[in-house]
Amino acid sequence: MALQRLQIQHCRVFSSLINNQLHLRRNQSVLATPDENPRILITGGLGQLGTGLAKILREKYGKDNVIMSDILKPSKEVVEAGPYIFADILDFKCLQEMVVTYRIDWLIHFSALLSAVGEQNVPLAIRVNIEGLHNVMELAKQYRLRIFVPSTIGAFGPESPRNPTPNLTIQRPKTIYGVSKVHGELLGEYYHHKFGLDFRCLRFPGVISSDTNPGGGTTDYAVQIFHDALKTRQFQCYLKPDTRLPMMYITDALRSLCEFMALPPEALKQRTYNVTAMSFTPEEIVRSVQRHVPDLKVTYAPDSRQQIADSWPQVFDDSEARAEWNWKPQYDIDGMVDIMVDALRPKYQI
Ligand SMILES: NC(=O)C1=CN([C@@H]2O[C@H](COP(=O)(O)OP(=O)(O)OC[C@H]3O[C@@H](n4cnc5c(N)ncnc54)[C@H](O)[C@@H]3O)[C@@H](O)[C@H]2O)C=CC1
Ligand SMILES: CC(=O)[C@H](N)C(=O)O
Repeated sequence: MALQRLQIQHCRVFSSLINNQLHLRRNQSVLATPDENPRILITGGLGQLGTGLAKILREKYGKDNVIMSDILKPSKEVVEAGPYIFADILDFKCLQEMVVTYRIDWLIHFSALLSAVGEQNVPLAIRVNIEGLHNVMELAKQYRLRIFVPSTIGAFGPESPRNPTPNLTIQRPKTIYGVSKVHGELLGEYYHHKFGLDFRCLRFPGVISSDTNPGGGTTDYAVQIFHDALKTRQFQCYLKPDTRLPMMYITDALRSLCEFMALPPEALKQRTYNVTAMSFTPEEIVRSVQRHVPDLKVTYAPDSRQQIADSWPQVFDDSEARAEWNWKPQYDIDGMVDIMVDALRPKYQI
C-alpha cells in the first residue's frame, strides 16, 4: 500500500527522509540478496521498449518491484499496472531519490532520443543521451546497481564492416545518436574496469512492435508499413527498396534483455554484445506483408534517413552472444510479419 501511495508524485517530496537514508546507506551495497527479487527502475519507460519490458519484469519479479519512470503523462493502464514516477533523466537529485526510496537494485536506462529525431535536435540529443547517461552511470556506481544501457546498430558507421558486423570492430558512427551510444559503451566498460560496476549492454537492431510506436528512428518504416498496409493499402517508404538493415521482433529483443540481465556477473566474458534476429530490405518486407495484404501498393521516396541507413550494418553478427550465453532468436521475417498482422488487423477492421 505504501508503494501505491507513492505513485505519480514528484520525487522531491521525500527529500528529507531520503537524505537521512542516504547517509545511512552511503558506501553500502544495496543489491538484493540472491533469494530476493531485484527492485528495478526503468528510465524512459513509456517508450517502445519500456512498456513491454515492465510487463515481463513485473510478471517475473513482482508488480511493486518494477518502477517505471518517464517525462510523459501516463495512461490509466500504466498507472494501474504498477508504480510510475515522473523523472527527467537530467535531474540527478530526482533519480537519486528514486533509487534510495525504492531501494533499487537494477537500473534499465531507456531514456534517449533515437537516430532520426536526434539529428533534428543535436543539443537536446547530447543532453538526454550523454548527460543523462552520466547521471545514471554515476548513480549506479554510488549505489552499486546492476545497470543496463542499450546500444544499437547505429553505434557503427560506414568504416565498419557492414556484412557482417562483428562484436568488436571499428566504430565511427556519423549520427549524434551513434556517437552517444559509443560513448555509453565505452564509459560503461570503463566504469566496470575501474570501479567494478556491473554494466551490461546489448546492441539492438531495429525493433518491431505492435503495442507501442517507435520513437523516431531510421528503422521505423518496418513498423509503419503494417499500419499503412492494413489501414489504406498504400505505403510510402523513406528508404530505397534494397536498403538492408538488421531487425528484431520485440518479444525476442525483450527476452534477450531479460536473459542477459539474469546472468550472474561471472558468466559474462564481455560487457557489450551484438544481438539480432533477421536482416531484410524494404522490398523483402513488402513481399512478406503482401502475403496478407495482396493489394498493398508501395512507393519509395528516400529522405535524410537513407544516408543514416547506408552507414549502418546490413547483417549483424551476434555469434558471441549465441556462444557465450546461448542467445537464440525465435522470430524470422515471416514469423514476425504474421504476428504483427494478427495483432494489428483488429485495430483497422471496420
Ligand atoms: N527501438 C529500437 O529499435 C531500438 C532502441 N534502442 C535503444 O533502446 C532504448 C529505448 O528505445 P525506445 O523505447 O525505442 O525509445 P523511445 O524513443 O520509444 O523511448 C524513449 C523514452 O525516453 C523518454 N525521454 C526522452 N527524454 C527524456 C528525459 N529528459 N528524461 C526521461 N525520459 C526521457 C521519452 O519520453 C521516451 O518515452 C533507447 O536507448 C534506444 O536507443 C536501441 C536499438 C534499437
Ligand atoms: C536501430 C535503432 O537504434 C533505432 N531503431 C533507430 O533507428 O534509431
